[in-house]
Amino acid sequence: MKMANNSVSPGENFQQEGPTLTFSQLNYVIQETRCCRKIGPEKHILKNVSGIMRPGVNAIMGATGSGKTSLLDVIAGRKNPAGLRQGRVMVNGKVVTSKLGISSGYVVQDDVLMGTFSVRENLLFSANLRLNPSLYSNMDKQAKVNEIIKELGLEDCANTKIGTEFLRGVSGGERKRCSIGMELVTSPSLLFLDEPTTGLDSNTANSIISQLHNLSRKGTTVIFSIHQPRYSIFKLFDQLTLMHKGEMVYSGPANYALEYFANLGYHIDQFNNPADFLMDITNGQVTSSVMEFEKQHYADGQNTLATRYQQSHIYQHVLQELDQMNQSNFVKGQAKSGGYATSFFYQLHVVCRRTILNMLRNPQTSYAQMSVNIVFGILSGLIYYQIPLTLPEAIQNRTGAFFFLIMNMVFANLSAVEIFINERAIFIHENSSGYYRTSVYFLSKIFADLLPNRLIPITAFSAIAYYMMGLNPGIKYFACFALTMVLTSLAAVSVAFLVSASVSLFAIANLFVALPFVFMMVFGGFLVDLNSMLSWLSWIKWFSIFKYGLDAAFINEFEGQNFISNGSVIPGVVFLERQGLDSSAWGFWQNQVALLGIITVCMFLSYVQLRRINRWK
Ligand SMILES: Nc1ncnc2c1ncn2[C@@H]1O[C@H](COP(=O)(O)OP(=O)(O)OP(=O)(O)O)[C@@H](O)[C@H]1O
Repeated sequence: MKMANNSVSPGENFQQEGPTLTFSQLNYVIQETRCCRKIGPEKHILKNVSGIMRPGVNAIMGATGSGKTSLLDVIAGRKNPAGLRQGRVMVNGKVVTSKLGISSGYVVQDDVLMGTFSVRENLLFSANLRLNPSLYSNMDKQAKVNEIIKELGLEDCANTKIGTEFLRGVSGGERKRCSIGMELVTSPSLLFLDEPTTGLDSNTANSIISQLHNLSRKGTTVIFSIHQPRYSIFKLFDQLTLMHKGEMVYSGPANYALEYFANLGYHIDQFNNPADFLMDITNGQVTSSVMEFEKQHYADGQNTLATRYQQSHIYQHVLQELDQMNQSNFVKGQAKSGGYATSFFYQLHVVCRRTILNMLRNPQTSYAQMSVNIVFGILSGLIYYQIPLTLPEAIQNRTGAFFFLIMNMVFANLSAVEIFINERAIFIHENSSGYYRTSVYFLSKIFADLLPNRLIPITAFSAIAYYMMGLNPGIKYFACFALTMVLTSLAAVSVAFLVSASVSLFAIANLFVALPFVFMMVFGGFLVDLNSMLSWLSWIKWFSIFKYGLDAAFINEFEGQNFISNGSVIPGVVFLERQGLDSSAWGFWQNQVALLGIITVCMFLSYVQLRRINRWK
């Protein structure tokens, strides 16, 4: 048998060769888990897989569910290492840890880009966060981005927005090229791509793979999984790995694959596409007399193609090479692993800037927030317009008004529950690719999204409602009232944040956030007299945002104000005493401290939950 030539197509010259990635005896299992407990048997999705990804274009092909994405993810360090029962991945003879993901490039299948940003802005975002500022000046970063734009043929759409659900942006192929560019910013010597042509028409797919081919000639080893490519794409592959049911059925030069299978009795029709033909072989849609004969000798269910490959010269040659590398070339230590290229404050600056720009360019939510607060402020003001000081309506109307206001502050923040759910994919990708720390993302949401989106509308709401209702005059009282509204609102937001960081499904998150709000309302001390009813549950009031908000609003309003009943004057503190409320300064401020406590605890837990989000594929 003619031995395979392991180099790339003849005549193809590399300006620079990329690294060689080797992997030996990879065994990867998954097991279904329910409520943190493993249930059911382990499923082997990679079975004793060994191979070499050489400089050039390395394609991993196979039917759906064959394990091609799993193989790509394991060698790229993106799959949960807990499932790796055995095996080792090395780059140029150095053992690789799961952190390889940070020092190489990984392009995910579903492009995760900021839709309100142009192609150039997205690339610059990546450059700003992933290039060390002490090594690259702003000019250098701009030059790098321009170079990538030119290299990927993105000149015509460089200043076009990527696009959102409301904004038509660049085409699918341009999005994919931009996603590739985001990774090229760091000049990775290894580039992994998960099905880069899925969802693209054949011409666009062709141009993407051609560009990857060009990159591979300039020192980047390109490795990707791919579904049935057309012939012009197949021709660009240097190395081909064919997977079937978690095992390799071929791994070697792409231009030798047809000859290898011809030796097994599979002959391609004259006008058939080799990629289609190879997939038909693995799917069992093409038969070979040699293999039919062999099948009868193997145990039932045994993957005959995989067994045959393991016995082949080409595989023995790979094993020999792996052995040699392990013995002679093995360098103790690890391939370059991650860390962040930029400091915490620099990241915070860049990410906050993007969050603010994104908010300004996609202002629907901010406008809605502002309008709802103004309308509610006017509505509350009209319903409780200039509440008199005469009893009993003075107390009845104030009590109703405060309950209405606090309820609005709490329930108007249900929308905050979507904050980490909407951006979960982009956060996971950017965080695991080393763009920024989790704390940076979290703080950017607080400083650049939450505070402006809540503080300004709530202050407007408070001013409108307060003066229309004719509440306790004096700027100090208004300031304390506005502070109470802001803290009540932020406490509700922090509960929503906690749910948002813990649950990935919007429908479930909505339920989980509405439930505690309803409980807090019932046990806030306004709807139920907790001394006579449900006394065994009365401890819940200590966790109620309603209780603290209402108590603070009452104290602020009744303290220092006199009311009139049948011609006599009754100080507001009398009413406060009857309600069991402490009218002293501490009586008021203890509620603010409690609200701040709820905010701090929920925000801290949200951050912990964000850190705990599963980043593995
Ligand atoms: N995290 C996981 N949890 C459960 N099953 C998994 C997981 N990862 C992979 N699998 C299973 O392993 C098998 C191989 O999956 P993989 O995604 O690698 O296949 P694939 O060849 O890339 O298929 P496709 O082309 O459809 O993406 C499938 O049966 C898949 O359901």
